[in-house]
Amino acid sequence: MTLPDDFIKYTRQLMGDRMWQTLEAGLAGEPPVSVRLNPFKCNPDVADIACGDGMVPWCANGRYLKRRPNFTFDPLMHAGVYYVQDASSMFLERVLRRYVADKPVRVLDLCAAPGGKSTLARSVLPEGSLLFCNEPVHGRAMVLAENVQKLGHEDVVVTNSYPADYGKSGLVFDVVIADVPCSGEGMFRKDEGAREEWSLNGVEKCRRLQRSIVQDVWNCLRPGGLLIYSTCTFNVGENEENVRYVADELGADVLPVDTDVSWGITGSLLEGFDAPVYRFLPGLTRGEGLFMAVLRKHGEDCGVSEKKGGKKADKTRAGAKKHAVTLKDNGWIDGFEDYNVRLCDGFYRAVHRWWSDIYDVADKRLRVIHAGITVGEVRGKDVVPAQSLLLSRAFRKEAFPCVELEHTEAVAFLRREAVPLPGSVPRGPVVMTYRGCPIGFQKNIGNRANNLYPAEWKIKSTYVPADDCDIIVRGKDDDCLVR
Ligand SMILES: C[S@@+](CC[C@H](N)C(=O)[O-])C[C@H]1O[C@@H](n2cnc3c(N)ncnc32)[C@H](O)[C@@H]1O
Repeated sequence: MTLPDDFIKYTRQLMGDRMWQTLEAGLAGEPPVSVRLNPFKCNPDVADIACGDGMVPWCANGRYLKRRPNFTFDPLMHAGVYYVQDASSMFLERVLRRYVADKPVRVLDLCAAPGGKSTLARSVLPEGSLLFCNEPVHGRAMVLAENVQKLGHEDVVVTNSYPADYGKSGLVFDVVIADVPCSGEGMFRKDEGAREEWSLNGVEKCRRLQRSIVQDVWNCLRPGGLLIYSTCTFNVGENEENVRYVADELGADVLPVDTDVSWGITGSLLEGFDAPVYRFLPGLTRGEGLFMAVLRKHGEDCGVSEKKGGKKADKTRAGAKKHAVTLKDNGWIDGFEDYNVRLCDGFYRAVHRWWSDIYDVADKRLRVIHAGITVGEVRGKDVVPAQSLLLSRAFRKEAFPCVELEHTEAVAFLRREAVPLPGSVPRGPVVMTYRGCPIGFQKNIGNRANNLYPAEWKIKSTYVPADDCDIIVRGKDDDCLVR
């Protein structure tokens, strides 16, 4: 691997010869492979991981794998049973468990695509919390929305806005996660593009952009609230210098997180700045390069914590009246009486009553691309059930006929091929399951079935896998999948 000369020069000087040599050897090695189990869809305590290679020590649901399987052909990944994520990034769980464990909070993940930290955050936030995930680049925001829907938690909003839009929105958060765009030195091992694009000039541009991103949302963070700042780069300009800037200029304290020396996490590399910051270096830590720091904004703690009582249901607002009977009596969602329904671009969204006011504000001032559960699409008098509904943990699959697929059929289904249904299946929407887990709908129209899997999510590869040898999560004695 060829590293940029200026990078070598700068980083060797910053770290000293010994640490640099360890990093250099780490960057030349194989990247570790890891996944994070989704507790809303499987029971991590009884999950048996094929080719597993131990737990990620700082994340309860993180598991290392011995090799990189072909994840694409595992239907359970598409169903959201696990998420493929670098182990270092899972350190966010450690931070959230330390500082956000006991009461519900409102959280903004500002630079969120493709959704690794958002989905992790949602799976450890106390119930009754509300998570906003944002991504300004539209194509990436759509991938974020896909991954959030696969996670299956209903108290999430996905937006495609800029930090400055949030700054003007009037919305306030207890926690802001800023996993800012960076020069990507921590990705050099995996990503040739990151090595080719890197320059000292680029580092400086990133440093400035990162400051402006934090400045733009600073008034969205309540006094006493937490900023979790992270990058996947090594230089101090984008890391310690920015943390010091936020602490000194915007007003915040840098907070510690418990770690274990065996994890190989290191601290500040900026002379004269010894606040607790967390550096993950390939070669020292089992994961990719990462920097993380936690800051508490100065000022009195005047929490905006959820979950408040919520208004009386107003399901029939915004056009939902027309389909009120279908939406109410079909039994598609558990606890439907706790939701309000909003019509948006021909789709019904169900949002929990306790945050439907916040949703309405967000919908006016930001570009909301997903919220709560997308129940279905309006087609004339009918509401066609949506993939988001099927992926939600609140989905009642008993409301539909279900057909269990074998591995080869499930892969064909995820390629958006029509999979023949048994003759006994009634007409209308039918849930396709794989190992009992819903993966998508087909519409039975009698002589054939129409595949309703979202076109943009389909498996594009035409390779046909021999069997299911790359299935990652299996049950142990009992099946571990949550039904
Ligand atoms: C490091 S990635 C985020 C990774 C994500 N947090 C995860 O864990 O999956 C940074 C993201 O910031 C987005 N971004 C780029 N410019 C931005 C800006 N001005 N404000 C906010 N986000 C931006 C990028 O498109 C990218 O998706």
